[in-house]
Amino acid sequence: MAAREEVLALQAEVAQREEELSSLKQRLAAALSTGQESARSVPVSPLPPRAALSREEIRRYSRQLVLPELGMQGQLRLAAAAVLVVGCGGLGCPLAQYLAAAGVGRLGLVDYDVVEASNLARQVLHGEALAGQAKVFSAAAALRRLNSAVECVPYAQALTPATALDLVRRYDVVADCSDNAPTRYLVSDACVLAGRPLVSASALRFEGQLTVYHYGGGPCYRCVFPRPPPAETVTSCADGGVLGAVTGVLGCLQALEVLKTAAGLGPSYSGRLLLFDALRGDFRCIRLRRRRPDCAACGERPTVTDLQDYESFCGSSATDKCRSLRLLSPEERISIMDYKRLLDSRSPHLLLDVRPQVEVDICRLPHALHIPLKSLERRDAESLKVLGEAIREGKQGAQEGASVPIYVICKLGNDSQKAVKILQSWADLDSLTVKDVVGGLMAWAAKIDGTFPQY
Ligand SMILES: Nc1ncnc2c1ncn2[C@@H]1O[C@H](COP(=O)(O)OP(=O)(O)OP(=O)(O)O)[C@@H](O)[C@H]1O
Ligand SMILES: [Zn+2]
Repeated sequence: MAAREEVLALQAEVAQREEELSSLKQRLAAALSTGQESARSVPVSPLPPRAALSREEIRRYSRQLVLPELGMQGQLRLAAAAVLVVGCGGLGCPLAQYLAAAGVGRLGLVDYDVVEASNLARQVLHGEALAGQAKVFSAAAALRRLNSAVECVPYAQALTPATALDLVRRYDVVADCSDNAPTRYLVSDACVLAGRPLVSASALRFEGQLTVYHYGGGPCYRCVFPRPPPAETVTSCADGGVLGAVTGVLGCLQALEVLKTAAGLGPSYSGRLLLFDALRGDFRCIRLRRRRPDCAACGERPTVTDLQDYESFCGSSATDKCRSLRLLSPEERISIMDYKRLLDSRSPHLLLDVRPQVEVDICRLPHALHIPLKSLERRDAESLKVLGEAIREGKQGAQEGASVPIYVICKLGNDSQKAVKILQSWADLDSLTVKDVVGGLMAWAAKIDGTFPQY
């Protein structure tokens, strides 16, 4: 009998090699797929109804089978159900994990993105070794490890108006786990056109929301939000931050709604919006407006009879990770390379960092003056004084008392554009050159200084 230590060491090695093998298989699958796999190339066949469970299935699902509300009939419905998960990020990972564990027959996974280090704190199906891999392959491999009987269909592509309807029609229930307005309208319209219920959630910072659209005569996304919000008012997780456990809570609640819908129990949140505040530990529920008779998608005389150009409709991109705003003309902006050249040539200027203090605590350029965008927005007196002094000092350093230009920087180049707009609107600064640094400090980290932290 080998020593216990030897057994443990061998078990650890087996686990590690299995992990490596699985990673290799995913890289192979990713290479074969070319990332452009067409939705049309995937088999369409619906899952056949299930008449009975096997002995193994009865044992595996025994704890939920004995729930009278679910029972054998509910479990058979789950086994014959196909669910489309749009987005394998913070919400999609926990959602898909619980659907696979509960025995949903087929899971379609759509995502165009690859795993990055900054995903790992909340996108719990992906592991360290999988950075750079397509999220759908990483997720599918993890789900197959969890439950090999569940059929996982990965689509390593963006859901677009060209592919959405065809894809949505192949599934019984759709879960929106995406993170942008164009995709939310696209998924909702496709669900209305295909007649599918949509379980939708979102999470940001310490807060989350959840509802079920287009179920049993309830409203669709457009009934509640007929018009998209202005692009500059939308905050992403990359900008605003999010705690992984918050997306975990919302993803699990989404899984519950999908499971109840697919098993025939019916969802709880059709026509109701659940609001979760993790900092206060509060769950609240508000009633949503009823279906609008004049809704462009699900109303009496719908104008959305085909999927449209949702990026133009929302004025923002569905796939651009940085969600770059275009508030300024090219003349009002400077590239990171040009800024570096200017810095190297010691050209007098003022670099204004407008990120919140919490981000400055993570990293900063030592020569930058820090005034958060929020202080500029409310014309905070102390900040104005500091800025005025910096401008005066710069003037003294510049030739013949000329004003030095101000370059405004933030993390990604969105807040800096808003700050330039504010500074331009101040009459006492209108003789100054004020530009934003395109791409912000993340462009600095990517193109100028590889040791600068990316966050
Ligand atoms: N139109 C779309 N088609 C396919 N996948 C999409 C689409 N829009 C968004 N997604 C995916 O939805 C997921 C949203 O999850 P989440 O916001 O947690 O991830 P993320 O965008 O990687 O995070 P971060 O904003 O921190 O970089 C992402 O993986 C994103 O690629
Ligand atoms: Zn509607």
